[in-house]
Amino acid sequence: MRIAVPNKGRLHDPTLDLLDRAGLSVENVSERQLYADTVDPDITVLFARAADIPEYVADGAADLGITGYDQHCESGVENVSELLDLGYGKCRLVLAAPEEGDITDVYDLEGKTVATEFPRVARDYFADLDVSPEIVEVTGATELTPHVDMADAIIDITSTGTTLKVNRLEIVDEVLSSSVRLFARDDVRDDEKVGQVETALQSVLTAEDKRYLMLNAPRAKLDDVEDVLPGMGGPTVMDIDADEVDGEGEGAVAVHAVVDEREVFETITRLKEVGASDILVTEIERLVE
Ligand SMILES: Nc1ncnc2c1ncn2[C@@H]1O[C@H](COP(=O)(O)OP(=O)(O)OP(=O)(O)O)[C@@H](O)[C@H]1O
Ligand SMILES: O=P(O)(O)OC[C@H]1O[C@H](OP(=O)(O)OP(=O)(O)O)[C@H](O)[C@@H]1O
Ligand SMILES: [Mg+2]
Repeated sequence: MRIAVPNKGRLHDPTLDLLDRAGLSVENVSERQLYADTVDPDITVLFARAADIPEYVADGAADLGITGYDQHCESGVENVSELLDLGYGKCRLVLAAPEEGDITDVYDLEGKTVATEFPRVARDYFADLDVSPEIVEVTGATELTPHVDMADAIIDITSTGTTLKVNRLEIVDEVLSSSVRLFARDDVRDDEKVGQVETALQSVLTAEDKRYLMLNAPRAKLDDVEDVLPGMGGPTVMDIDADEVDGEGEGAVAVHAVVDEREVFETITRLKEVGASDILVTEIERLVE
């Protein structure tokens, strides 16, 4: 099975890092390489431009693809579906025009010119609104075009907004919001290997906002501790031989549980209140539910 991943650009490193964390490390990657093996002999990684990945998957050059939702929309492929939102590469495709210019809403663009690297998305967007500007396709530096009389407005990617600002452009409307997704061709959607890759990637995402919590408590306080830790399937409880934890001669327990990252602070406060000690919080690499 082949997974197409971005060969360069801002999505390359985080994608290889995610595969690594999912237990699918890509081996011996060097620049300009087209293929690489992974630790799984049945899975090969294919390096392609982010924009070409949907097409690679649709045509069967790869079975799975990892790229931006914006690129999926622009490709127009119909036999490829999204399996997972991988959460990084968050950005927006926006309609933007020169600050203090005449274009203040999308309807001002009737009969005008819009430059973009996303002509299909742009055409669909304007068609929905029944506005028909001329679309000029460029392959980069889109923000320059309004300043050299090539276009009245642009549709381009923004995340921090810095590039628009530097080029004295302001957002007129949002066209779509994007992040990196895992895509599969529909005819392999139900393959066992595809399911395994999906589970492995999902396990990293699930683990990202969870923490593993370990603590000791007097056995007499176990009920109170368990009330604080409803957790996933309840906490794991082990007898320990620790006199210093046991204040009441009933022995002590070690308790392990998975908690939401957002709840760690409050949970620790409450655990201390009910008599827990030696509380340890660690990150989780993967969590298969
Ligand atoms: N500023 C940004 N913030 C967040 N995500 C972004 C940003 N710019 C691009 N992306 C996401 O990354 C994808 C690829 O963009 P990137 O700039 O890495 O490659 P590219 O310019 O298309 O590739 P190439 O260098 O091969 O021309 C975009 O389609 C989008 O999903
Ligand atoms: O809102 P911002 O944080 O400023 O990001 C927006 C910029 O990021 C992307 O370019 P990128 O940096 O990928 O360069 P590229 O044109 O070489 O692809 C995009 O094409 C914008 O120009
Ligand atoms: Mg770019």
